[in-house]
Amino acid sequence: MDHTEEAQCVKVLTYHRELLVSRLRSVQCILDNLLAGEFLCEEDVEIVQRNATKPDQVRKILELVQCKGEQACEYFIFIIYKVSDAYIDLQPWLKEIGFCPSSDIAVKEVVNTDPISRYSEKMRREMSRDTHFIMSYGQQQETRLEDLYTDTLMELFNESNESLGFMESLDQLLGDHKVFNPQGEIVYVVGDAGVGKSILLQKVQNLWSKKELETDTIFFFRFRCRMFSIFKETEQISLRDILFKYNCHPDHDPDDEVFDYILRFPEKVLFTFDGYDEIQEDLDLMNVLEVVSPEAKAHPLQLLVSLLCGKLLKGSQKVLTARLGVEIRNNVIRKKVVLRGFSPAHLKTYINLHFKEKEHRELVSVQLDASPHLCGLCSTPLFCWIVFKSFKHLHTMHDSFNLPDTRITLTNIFLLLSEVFLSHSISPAPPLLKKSTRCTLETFREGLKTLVAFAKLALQGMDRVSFIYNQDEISACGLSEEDLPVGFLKPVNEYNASGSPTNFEFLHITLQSFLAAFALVLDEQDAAHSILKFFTVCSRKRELPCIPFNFCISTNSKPGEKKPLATNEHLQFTNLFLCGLLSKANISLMECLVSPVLLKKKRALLKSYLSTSVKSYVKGLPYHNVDESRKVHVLPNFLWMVRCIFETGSKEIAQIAAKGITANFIKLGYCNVYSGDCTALNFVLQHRQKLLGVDMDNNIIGDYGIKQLRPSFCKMTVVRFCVNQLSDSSIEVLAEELCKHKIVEVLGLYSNHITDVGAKLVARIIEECPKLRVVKIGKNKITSVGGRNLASAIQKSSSIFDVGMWGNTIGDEGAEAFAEALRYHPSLTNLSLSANGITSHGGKFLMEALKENSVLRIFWLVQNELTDDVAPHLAELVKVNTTLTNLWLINNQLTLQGINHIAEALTENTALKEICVKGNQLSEEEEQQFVAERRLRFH
Ligand SMILES: Nc1ncnc2c1ncn2[C@@H]1O[C@H](COP(=O)(O)OP(=O)(O)OP(=O)(O)O)[C@@H](O)[C@H]1O
Repeated sequence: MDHTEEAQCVKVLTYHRELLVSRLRSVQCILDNLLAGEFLCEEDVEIVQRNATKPDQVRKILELVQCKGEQACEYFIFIIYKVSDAYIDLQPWLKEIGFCPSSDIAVKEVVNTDPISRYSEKMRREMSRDTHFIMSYGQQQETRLEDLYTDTLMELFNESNESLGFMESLDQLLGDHKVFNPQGEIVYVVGDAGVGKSILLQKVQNLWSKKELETDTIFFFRFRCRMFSIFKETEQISLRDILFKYNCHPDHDPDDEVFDYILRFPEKVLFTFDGYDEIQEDLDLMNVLEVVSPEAKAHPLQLLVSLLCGKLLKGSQKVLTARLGVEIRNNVIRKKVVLRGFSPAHLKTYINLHFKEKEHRELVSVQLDASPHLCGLCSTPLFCWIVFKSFKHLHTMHDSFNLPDTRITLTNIFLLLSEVFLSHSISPAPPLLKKSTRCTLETFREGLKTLVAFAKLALQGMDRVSFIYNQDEISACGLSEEDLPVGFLKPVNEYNASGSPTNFEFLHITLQSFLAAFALVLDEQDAAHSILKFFTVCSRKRELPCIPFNFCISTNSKPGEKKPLATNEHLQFTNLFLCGLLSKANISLMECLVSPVLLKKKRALLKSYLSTSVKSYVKGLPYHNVDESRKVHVLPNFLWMVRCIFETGSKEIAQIAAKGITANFIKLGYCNVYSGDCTALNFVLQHRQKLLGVDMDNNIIGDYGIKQLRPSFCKMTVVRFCVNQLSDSSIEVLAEELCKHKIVEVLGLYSNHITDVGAKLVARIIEECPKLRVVKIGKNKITSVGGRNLASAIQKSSSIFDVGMWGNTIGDEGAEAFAEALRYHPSLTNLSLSANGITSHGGKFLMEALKENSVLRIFWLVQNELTDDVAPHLAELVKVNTTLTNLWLINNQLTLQGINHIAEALTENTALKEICVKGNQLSEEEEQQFVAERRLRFH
């Protein structure tokens, strides 16, 4: 806009009057600023406000500013320019007129009094306040999020649950990075208990509150999913109430502009819904499935469903979290993120944040380094937090950083946490005795009354499937105000008029599971066998429905009856802790808390139940006889069983399980086995006499897990750990063990983090294990150096027949080494060197060497850089070779000329079944020339 022309802005306003009258909404902000800038007086404002409709008010304003002259008109446009959020509709218009404020106007202040901006600011303020600390009860224990938040492994998946790699930072959470379904609106974040889903949302909220999150959303509504289940079945509520009553209320918005804005620009709204697994399925009673009108009233759960499905506020962004195993339909998911906890590097960062003094950091690191099992447990941030809290407690009380000298189980970890909390509740030791020797038994004995009360409360919640407690429920269990700061409970984000919290929940649901198990052990009223009640619930097989998108499925529940949650993990945890508390290792502690006779009875009951159920469970597993071996693919429930066995510490039960598995091959793929579980698996596998093939592909066992499995490698004939986050240090353990026992036949290490160092160790395994037939080491970080080592080992092996090297970077040098290995190889029948950066130079060596080879049948050279230069050599090979049946040359750079060579040669070869040359440099017409040679495949 050219400001040299007189009265330019006045004219613009006249010319665009109609557009301004129809699009300008936030009149108050314009008036406030015109008044403050003294372009209008109070009386002018009153005149404007006397007009009943918005368009009339705008007309009046335009009239007034045009009367006041050019500067007033320019300032009017400047307000629209500065408060872009509020005048979003007019931003294209500003561009159209090419508005650029003059220097006189640009220095003038514009205050944003628009309700939309004010609401957004209010949300940011409240969110900043609520997310500043990681919540726990006592003020003194609150930790600033900033001081403790550590990144975790965030893995992205597509609709077929194939990994798309890891997210580099939280900035990639909302954007287009690795979106597998652009039509979906939900970023679905899943992970195990305590892996940090809620904290991740808290971090996202905190970043948004500081405008540091990569998003242009201006409203952010956060919900706990469990909140949607607490309404009565008959309750009806509007979308407006859900947003404004249960989240954040817009002040000074007489014309309802905020809601109006939300409806018009849903893409400016971000939602987080935490804990989808915590929804109770009381939904079948509703017959209206979705709400499509934003004005209609409906049950909150219906509103939630409608929001998630995009029926309401279509285009809004949503992050939904749930425990692993809760599936929702892919068509509503935009991207899927699985949280994997702390990597070893994250763990180091977390240690540094937790322990400020170098000396302490070192002491803790020593403890952790000495116990891969503990490190495995600590990869789950919740468990790590407890362990570190216990370290701190031990240090304050006893000047020591040593955890008890026993086998560390999850139960021990929660016992430690309880000890820390109970030590807050009991009278402090005299100052001189600060670094006292007050023992665990004493702490529990003195804190028993408090413990019993919290445990009772926890169990009640499990029974009622309700996790939020009001003051009455808390007092009914015998807890008073003074007991609350002990630490087991934290306030739910709701405060009454006096500013004190009204409702509470357990610090974490896993802690509640632990205390519920404690209640089962401590209870002297109910029949002893009631300790088994959650085992019964969990053993009842229940197919997980795809809630909430299956709302219409009717179930058999009676009206008003609470149903279980989407997962029963909290009950599985209670069972696990029960096994731990009743284990032999904890007898002396438990005997102080419950009558020895009753304890004995309960222990006997549990043991007998476990023995019987383990026996029938392993017998009932789905066995298949394939290729002379008996295979079994176990389900996640198997893992829970193994975890429980480990908690009991009972060798007898472990033996029953180990013996009961009649298969000689066990598949534990996609079971979410994490490193901590490997100790439990090892505990069972150790008791197995016979050899066993173990396939644990696609889990998250990591290096700590491999270390835990060390004693079991002497039994393993198949060792498959593909896609498991293993680095070279795992391969070190494998090389040591496998070379010692020499029984391994299959080694699967595809898609890990193995470098040339690890490749050298794998080479050693190939050389030293005479039964090794299959090695899969694709998609690692192996270069020509590692490639040469592997090739040289393969050359020496006479047992190996299948090698997968896909997706490394061995290049031509590696190819040359493999050529030598292949030349006279006696056994290798299947080799993949796909995606390894091999050019025709390396290709030539391979083709020449293969002329001497009489065993290789299938050869993969997909996605390399082979050009026509290799074609004559390839043609020669095809002419003389009589064993090769399949040659894969997909996605290389061969042209018509090169393929012609191969086609001609094929006429002289009868052994080759097919050469796949799809994705080379031929046009469709050129491909047509080869229809006669049907073995040359382009599709
Ligand atoms: N990224 C992190 N950095 C630091 N501490 C963390 C992190 N994630 C989790 N924690 C610790 O672990 C505790 C539990 O985490 P959180 O409640 O987020 O787990 P969750 O995955 O939501 O569990 P659940 O599924 O049981 O609700 C937190 O209170 C915090 O102490």
